[in-house]
Amino acid sequence: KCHCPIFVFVGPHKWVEDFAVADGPRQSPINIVPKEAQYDSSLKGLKLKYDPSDAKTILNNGHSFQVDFVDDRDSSTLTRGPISGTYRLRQFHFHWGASDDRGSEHTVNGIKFPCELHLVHWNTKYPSFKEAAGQPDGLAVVGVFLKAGAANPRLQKVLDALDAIETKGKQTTFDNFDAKTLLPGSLDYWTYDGSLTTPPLLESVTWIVLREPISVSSAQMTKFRSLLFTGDGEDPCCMVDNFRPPQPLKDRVQ
Ligand SMILES: NS(=O)(=O)c1ccc(C(=O)NCc2ccc(F)cc2F)cc1
Repeated sequence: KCHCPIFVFVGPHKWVEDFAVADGPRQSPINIVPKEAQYDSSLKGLKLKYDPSDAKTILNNGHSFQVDFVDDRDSSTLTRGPISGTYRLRQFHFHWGASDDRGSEHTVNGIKFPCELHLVHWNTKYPSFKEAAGQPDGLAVVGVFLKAGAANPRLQKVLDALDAIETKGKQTTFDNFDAKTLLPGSLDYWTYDGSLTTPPLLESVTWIVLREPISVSSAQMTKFRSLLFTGDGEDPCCMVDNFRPPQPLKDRVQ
């Protein structure tokens, strides 16, 4: 169905030529080594308060798909944990592989998961997401690993919407969705200072990666892989392997 030549997708190796920040001091993702992570008892638990009525649309943006939220008030927020102040939920999206052996951006002891969910929040001390995206404490992204196993009913509403956004630029309404239902039972997390994992790779993200994965079945992963990078009328190219590999830790600790 999709047979796109691999060079079509200008991969991460090319980005360093276009974005000098691509080899900056706080790039994401990274490989997480739990034994080397420092336990910080002063860190508080995460507080996530999401209002299902803030969900607005679901969009194929040509490198992933995202569910966008109304972010003009403090109704869907992330507070506590490693951050100070209030961060508003803007969107969530996923990264996945062409097969179940890869797909996640962060890895744990070098292990890749088939998929990774990112819930993107911005610091309300700045007037807008775009403004916050340029600040070192501007964004906070909660990462959740998806592990191959039983089908996850919580994903079904998202997956059922994908038929309507198969090609790049397509979007459709997506309302009344509680993003909290995508979180695992435990909110234990690793945290580190990092960046956006796609251009413009801005170094403005406090990463909060949950230790407990949620499940996804191979059949559900096949649904993710039915999306296209390409737009209507273009030679179809399956949206797969849209993950950046781990980047050098440089002088960061977790
Ligand atoms: N995978 S990830 O969670 O790290 C990630 C999250 C958000 C974005 C994003 O919003 N990009 C578009 C964008 C839009 C406006 C802006 F100012 C900056 C900007 F990167 C990119 C990557």
